[in-house]
Amino acid sequence: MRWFGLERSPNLLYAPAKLTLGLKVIGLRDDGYHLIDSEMVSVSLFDTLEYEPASGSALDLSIVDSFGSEEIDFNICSVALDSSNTITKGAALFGMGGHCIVYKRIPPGGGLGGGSSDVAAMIRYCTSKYEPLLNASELSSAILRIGADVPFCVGVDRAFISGIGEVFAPGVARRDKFVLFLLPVHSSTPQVYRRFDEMGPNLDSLGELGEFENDLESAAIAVSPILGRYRSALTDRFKRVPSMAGSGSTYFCNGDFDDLDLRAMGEVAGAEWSYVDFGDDGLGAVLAVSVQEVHRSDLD
Ligand SMILES: C[C@@](CO)(OP(=O)(O)O)[C@H](O)COP(=O)(O)OP(=O)(O)OC[C@H]1O[C@@H](n2ccc(N)nc2=O)[C@H](O)[C@@H]1O
Ligand SMILES: Nc1ncnc2c1ncn2[C@@H]1O[C@H](COP(=O)(O)OP(=O)(O)O)[C@@H](O)[C@H]1O
Repeated sequence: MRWFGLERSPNLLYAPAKLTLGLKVIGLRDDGYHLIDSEMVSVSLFDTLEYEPASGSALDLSIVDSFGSEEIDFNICSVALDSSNTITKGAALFGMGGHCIVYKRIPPGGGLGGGSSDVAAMIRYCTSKYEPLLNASELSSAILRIGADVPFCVGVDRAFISGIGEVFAPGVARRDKFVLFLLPVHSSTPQVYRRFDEMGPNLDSLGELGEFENDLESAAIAVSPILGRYRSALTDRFKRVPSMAGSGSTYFCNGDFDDLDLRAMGEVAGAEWSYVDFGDDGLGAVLAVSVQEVHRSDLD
């Protein structure tokens, strides 16, 4: 059966990308984590996990670059396959190991929560089959320690997020569409938050959380100035100012390919894609991907 442009299989676990629609930093905890106000939604660009469980053993992980883009290298091989991988940490909460192949399409360091969504898919699977090794409150804390946005990714429903990522209020589920611009740039979340602190508060951004406003964007551009060049090139090309996803590097616009006058060149994992070449601007190509909102009920 075709489902979000994928062949749906009962043997695969589905990990949708997380899109941060807006983010305000409203405080700093003693341990260095930032308190945020944010709206997040899951979208139809999927990593898929093929998991053969075995209890009490190590998890043997492998990762396959499944976007299959020959033009753009998202450095998927850089993802560690040892106990630092989020998926391994998630399976360990249930005493599980075995074999897992990750078909990766969510670029690491793209601000789309790929590592968090991968472990969330494993946690949803293990919760449905096995007993956790911890009690409920210890389990929630352990999940949050794997990544601040893992609780959102486990839930897969549009939500307003606060705390460091663990407090959420449901948003109104819609079927919004977005075009993601996947850039060949790895943006490091801890570095971006650190730079945010060094830059001091942005007085323009005081007040309510604005849709598509992201306090981390200036810091992400300060860490990786090439992001600012892509932002200008995207704005010139599409006559719209794109928004940054989370701590970057992905930029996105609300709407679909028709709105941006883009022609689909292929389809992958729930999304149509197209190249946008910025060679004339002295930049590489980016991969534009057309996605729609995904809800928890879509995964059942
Ligand atoms: C920025 C956001 C939101 O859009 O997502 P990404 O862009 O990474 O996808 C999240 O806040 C990221 O969540 P996540 O990527 O899970 O972060 P973690 O792995 O827990 O933390 C990595 C590092 O980022 C910093 N960090 C993270 C979350 C937070 N609320 N405050 C922080 O200061 C900490 O320095 C931490 O050591
Ligand atoms: N399963 C995983 N998939 C991707 N990255 C992972 C995974 N486990 C650990 N990581 C680490 O997390 C980093 C951030 O990747 P990711 O979560 O996809 O992006 P972001 O934090 O920008 O949303 C990667 O560079 C990688 O080192």
